[in-house]
Amino acid sequence: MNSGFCMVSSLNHQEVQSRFFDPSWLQMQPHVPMSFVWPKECVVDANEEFQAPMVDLGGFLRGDEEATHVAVKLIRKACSTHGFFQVINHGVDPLLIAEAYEQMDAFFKLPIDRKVSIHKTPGSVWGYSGAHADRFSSKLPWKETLSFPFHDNNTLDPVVSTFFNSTLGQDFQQAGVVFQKYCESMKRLGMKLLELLAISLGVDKLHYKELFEDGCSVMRCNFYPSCQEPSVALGTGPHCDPTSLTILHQDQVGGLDVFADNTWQTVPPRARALVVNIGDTFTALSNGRYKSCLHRAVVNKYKERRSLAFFLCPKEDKVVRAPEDIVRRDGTKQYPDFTWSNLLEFTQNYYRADEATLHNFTKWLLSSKQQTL
Ligand SMILES: C=C1C[C@]23C[C@H]1CC[C@H]2[C@]1(C)CCC[C@@](C)(C(=O)O)[C@H]1[C@@H]3C(=O)O
Ligand SMILES: O=C(O)CCC(=O)C(=O)O
Ligand SMILES: [Fe+2]
Repeated sequence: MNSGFCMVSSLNHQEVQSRFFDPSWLQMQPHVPMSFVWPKECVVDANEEFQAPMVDLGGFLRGDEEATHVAVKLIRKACSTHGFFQVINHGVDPLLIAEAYEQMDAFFKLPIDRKVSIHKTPGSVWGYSGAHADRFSSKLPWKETLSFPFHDNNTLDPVVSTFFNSTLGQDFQQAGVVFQKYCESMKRLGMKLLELLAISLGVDKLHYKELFEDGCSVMRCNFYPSCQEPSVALGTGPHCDPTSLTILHQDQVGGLDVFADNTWQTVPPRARALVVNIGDTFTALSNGRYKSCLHRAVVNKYKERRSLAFFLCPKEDKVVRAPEDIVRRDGTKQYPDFTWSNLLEFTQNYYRADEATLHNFTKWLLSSKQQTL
């Protein structure tokens, strides 16, 4: 993975303002620029609440068999129908979540030129991005993001702390400490969720462990400024996550919508709950049994909104392939073998993740393999 950061310190303040997403200036305009306008079918209002099943993880995390059975049943049903569920008693300290929000607020409140000084470089996932304006020219998302890598290694080199120290320096040392802990908790939880998913698919509970334990996951802080025309703009456009499992905490404003039963439905925020969804890579790992569901984030006229997304990813170069047991039971293998590094490259360099990423990635992969034969 590319790990460079773009240093734009040679630009003056005015140049930075005219080239990058600066909400404080954009919000004062009567209309959002055309580049932020989405097609009508993407912005239709959600008209009902999504009843995302609530899974209590307390018993399972304590090793209680009966509670595990209940959690497995709920997860199997949710993942076979739409791929979204919520978890409570997940073991992540609510104070840590609150601290993560405080630290992300401090970052997004920085002057634009300081944020831009750690802008993502082309092809890289890591760093700051304003509306992805450097990557795309239309259907821009009304958001700022800060993304950084997480992988478990020895505590002598905590990767998240190092990211904050090396990019933002002393002022963000505490942010590094907080997000290091936050990512460790998310990874721990993600690995336990993989056990439940494995059991629910009828394979050994540790089946997915090896693929993920050394993987490099993506942590992303999403900041959605208030928007004067929320009926035409979107914070994050309709997409399925290309990653494996997403563990999301949203603040109390609300704005996450899921497309289920052929209609957009809102996922009401619950401070104590984390929203979990299946991504395209896990769809492949379940031979298509578990759905990676279309979702989006809408914006709001009056309030800014924040969310914390942890995208669990497999080790880049290991083969992503559904367990043989499942393929045998299903009779066909639904997806070709690939690596997370292939899919990441596809979404960063060739294709903007949407509702058809997995389908188009599969076509791309097969045609590029054909060319090298
Ligand atoms: C590997 C990733 C690509 C995206 C960030 C992570 C997981 C989700 C992807 C994304 C959020 C899906 C919607 C479109 C996207 C461009 C975005 O709005 O940020 C996607 C991310 C990306 O390509 O940077
Ligand atoms: O902010 C949200 O609620 C959802 C964001 C999202 O779907 C993503 O970052 O992939
Ligand atoms: Fe998403």
